[in-house]
Amino acid sequence: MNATDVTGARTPEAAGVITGARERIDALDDRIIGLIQERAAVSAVIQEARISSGGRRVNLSREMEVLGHYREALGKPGTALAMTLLELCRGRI
Ligand SMILES: O=C(O)C(=O)C[C@]1(C(=O)O)C=C[C@@H](O)C=C1
Repeated sequence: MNATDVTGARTPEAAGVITGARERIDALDDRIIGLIQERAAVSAVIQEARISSGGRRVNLSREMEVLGHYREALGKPGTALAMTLLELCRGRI
């Protein structure tokens, strides 16, 4: 299989552009995953502090703020993204 086949491009020039851009996307995805892991660790600190003080793991009013933040920045799909992030950070409710 040549570069044109794996990228879906029809010319070597387009295949070169796509291959380079995919490397940048892979690097960005690694950074995004790292940031999500960092967010989950910070979120765990908050949840542990609240639970050990006698509170509940989940704080729905704060979750509404987080959902609104993502929706304002990214539109409706931002809400879905934020819901997934919250699930990654505090588990399923
Ligand atoms: O901000 C909080 O109070 C958190 O516990 C963090 C967080 C979050 O990951 O954003 C997680 C669980 C809560 O339900 C709300 C928000």
